[in-house]
Amino acid sequence: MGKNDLMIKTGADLLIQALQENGINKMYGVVGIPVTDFARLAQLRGMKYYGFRREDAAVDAAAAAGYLRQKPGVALTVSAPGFLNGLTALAQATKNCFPLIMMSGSSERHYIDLDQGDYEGLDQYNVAKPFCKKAYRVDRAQDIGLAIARAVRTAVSGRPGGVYLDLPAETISQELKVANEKDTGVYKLVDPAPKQEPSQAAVLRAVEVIKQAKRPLLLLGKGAAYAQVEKQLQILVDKTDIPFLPMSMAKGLIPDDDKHSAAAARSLSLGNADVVIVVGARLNWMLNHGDAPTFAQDVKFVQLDIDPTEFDSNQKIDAPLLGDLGSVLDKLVPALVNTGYKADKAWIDAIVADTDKNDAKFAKRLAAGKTDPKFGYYGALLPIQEYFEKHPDTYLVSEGANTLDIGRNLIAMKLPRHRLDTGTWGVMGVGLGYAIATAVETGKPVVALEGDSAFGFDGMEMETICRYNLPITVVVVNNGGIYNGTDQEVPSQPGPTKLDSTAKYELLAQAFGGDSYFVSDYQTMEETFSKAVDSKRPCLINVQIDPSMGKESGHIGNLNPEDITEEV
Ligand SMILES: Cc1ncc(Cc2csc(CCOP(=O)(O)OP(=O)(O)O)c2C)c(N)n1
Ligand SMILES: [Mg+2]
Repeated sequence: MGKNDLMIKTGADLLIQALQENGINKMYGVVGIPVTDFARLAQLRGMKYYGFRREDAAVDAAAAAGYLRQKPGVALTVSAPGFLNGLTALAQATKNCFPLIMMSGSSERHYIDLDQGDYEGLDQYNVAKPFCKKAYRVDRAQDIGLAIARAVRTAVSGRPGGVYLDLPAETISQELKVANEKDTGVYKLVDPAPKQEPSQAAVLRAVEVIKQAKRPLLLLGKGAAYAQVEKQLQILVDKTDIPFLPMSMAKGLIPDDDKHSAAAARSLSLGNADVVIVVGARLNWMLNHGDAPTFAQDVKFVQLDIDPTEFDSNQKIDAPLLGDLGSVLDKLVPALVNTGYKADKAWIDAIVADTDKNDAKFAKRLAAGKTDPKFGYYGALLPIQEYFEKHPDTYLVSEGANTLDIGRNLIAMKLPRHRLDTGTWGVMGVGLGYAIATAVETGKPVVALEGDSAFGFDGMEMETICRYNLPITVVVVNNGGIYNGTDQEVPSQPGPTKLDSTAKYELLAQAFGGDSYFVSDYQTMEETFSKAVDSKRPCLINVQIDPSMGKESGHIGNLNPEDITEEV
């Protein structure tokens, strides 16, 4: 090409180039005007595009990919209705602190600002702002390189979260004359998520507080799982004997069968700890805002977080440690270990005793579950628990109420980031999107453990699972309803929580070329489950349990308002 010849690059070319330059080679989405050809071009340029049946599942998938890979997952939607369908998942990713970039086709401003009724016209850029970490709009193809750099850095730096990228059709098709590849404005980001070290004073202050502890407790959140700090945490508990309590997605950071686990002594450990070291967790509704009686009245908090505004969000923090969790633990662990500090033996013994007592109660329920004529959760989930004991490198995604809660307590995790669930908001409908991304990103077998209501939110993604032939075993625990199948408030109509207790969910797999299984007793579940997962085939096991099984709202029934249905 002569020195005066120029190359033509479209906005679509530049978008793909900028994503690939920054190590992003997958997209999850639902296409249509104006993004269909962009997705085709991305495939032609070597990107993998995964087409879903509904945008919220696609955006959930991208968010889960971001959580697992510490790089933003990328989702693609059409404008207006597609954008709005994805908005819940964008908000959910931001609440969960998962790094995500949601790109949506959009309109030119003059149509929107003069309200001229464009095809699927909506002011998406402004609608998105309250639901994401940052929203950006790209009106010129020449800005695409910078826009992607900004979106990636915003998604992964500091507290990770969701970023919205508004892409008018005109920007995607705009042609740019460039002299060479370097002239495109596309570049590879330098250090997208810079390390943030804690101050020495903060480390010393935290060590002093922990050294006074007679009954310390290490509370692990999904932020610690995302930060991939399992090595530092294992050293911490091994050297100090401080017991640990993982929130659900932090399970497996330290294996659940580690002798320092307080998971089976949750109430005792939380309620009696005199110093709680909070790592990548938030003292929000899931921890009763740090209040008594969940925590001791005079408890002291040491908190490790990358966001300074998280400190004192609910409780006074006696030793705030600001920084990325890896950098903070790299300083805190040796400083504490070098003091020779150890948790009190009496405290450890109390936790072990409470664990043994609770495990014995649980064992009785499990034993009964095998023979109970009313087939229930324990008989349904015990084979899953046994499978994960033998195959810890299997991933588990779970949603529902009782299905989620009983499964969390029953199924031990031994590896980090191997359990994804409904997260901070407890959102139903994330399961299949999360499972698809987990199977795509890891190549490992995934079990999606679903309540029957939860499955209904995105059950059509069973077709997506089968179309990509993913090693996902969907287990639908059918108790015939939201929480259970016995709701009959008024004789003339089904109660508000009732669903079909005899639904043949398994046929959804068969409908799309997957394998279908139906189970209604423990023995059959025992024989079926391992066969299904080991097949590495897309499949659905419909586990029909007794409709009486399940408590209203599972383990969080206390959040319901006082019973307002009593006759006045
Ligand atoms: C987007 C959204 N809409 C509604 C709800 C409210 C809810 C919380 S849990 C749940 C389903 C519980 O029934 P399931 O059959 O899945 O599980 P089980 O207890 O074992 O019977 C719903 C509808 C939430 N959290 N998110
Ligand atoms: Mg149910």
